[in-house]
Amino acid sequence: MEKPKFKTVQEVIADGEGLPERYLHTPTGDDDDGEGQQPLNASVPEMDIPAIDLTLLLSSSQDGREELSKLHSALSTWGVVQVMNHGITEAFLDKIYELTKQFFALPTEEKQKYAREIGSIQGYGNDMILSDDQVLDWIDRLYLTTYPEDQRKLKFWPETPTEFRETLHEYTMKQQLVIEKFFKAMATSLELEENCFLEMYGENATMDTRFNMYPPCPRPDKVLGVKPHADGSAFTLLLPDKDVEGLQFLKDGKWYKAPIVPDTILINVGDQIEIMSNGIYKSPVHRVVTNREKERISVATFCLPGSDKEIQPVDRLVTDATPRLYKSVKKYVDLYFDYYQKGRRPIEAALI
Ligand SMILES: O=C(O)CCC(=O)C(=O)O
Ligand SMILES: [Fe+2]
Repeated sequence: MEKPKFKTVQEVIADGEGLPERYLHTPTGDDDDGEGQQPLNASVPEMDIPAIDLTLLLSSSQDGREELSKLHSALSTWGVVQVMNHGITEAFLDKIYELTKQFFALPTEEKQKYAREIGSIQGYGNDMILSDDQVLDWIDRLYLTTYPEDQRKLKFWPETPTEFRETLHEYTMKQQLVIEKFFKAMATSLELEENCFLEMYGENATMDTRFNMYPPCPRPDKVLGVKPHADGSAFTLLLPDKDVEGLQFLKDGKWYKAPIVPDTILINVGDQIEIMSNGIYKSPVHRVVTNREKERISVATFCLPGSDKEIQPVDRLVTDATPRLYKSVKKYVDLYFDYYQKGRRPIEAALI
């Protein structure tokens, strides 16, 4: 298959020809988020989200009930929590960061072996270019479907660093346990039967992991690592960089930065849980700002319901007082990217 003609951000930098206009956001453009002339890297307050203990969430003790109510409160306001006691050791998480760094530090020719093909999202590359007037994101990535195993395209899975493949396999299995528990906890926190979301998520659910690398950027005031978006997943497990900030969430029209909390996994609600919960749990708009001096690494895993599944608000959450907000959707991610690059929220297409 044909490989796309693109330059990754790392290649743009290596060429030494300055910053292409296509990365610049102009305050008057469509991408303006209402903050007027503020530079994109203006300092913003830190968000106030709880660290939730995953093992406590599933216990029926008084502490467990308190933890569930913390979860409910965070997901219905911010749509984001930090999860601790998730069962994955710090040493293992460190290994993932280290392997990600090592992969992006490889020579271009080595990384290009895993370059994505036209029309395909999997593989190594830059921001997808879907239109001529799209402002480009300052990000290089490696995108891989990791689950179910028969959907893996191993030709995109790096053979160097040597431990990459086995570690990603292991990480996938470890994340699955977290995902199942988190689905159950979310359902319980809404007083639903614990398997209620898992059943809609389906047996054919997939997991996609995206390794993100944001090189240092000469114009953090005008360039974004990732444009404002909400995730198209059910929810997303994120390992944000351990040292370099950059991730920000929008709440009531204002940006807040995500705190860096060692040893936790950040979980944010995606559009499909917003739909299933009939809007109670919010799929937050977020973005990534760039940094002049430092590169930033993050690893995001998107939990995607099976493409055979109809996603819709759970019956018990539709009442006279809380009428149904969303239609049923199927293969939600198919419409996602087009909307994203036009700066629109795909979930609007699901509103009744
Ligand atoms: O890099 C990050 O911290 C977040 C990336 C993100 O929002 C995404 O991959 O959807
Ligand atoms: Fe995201």
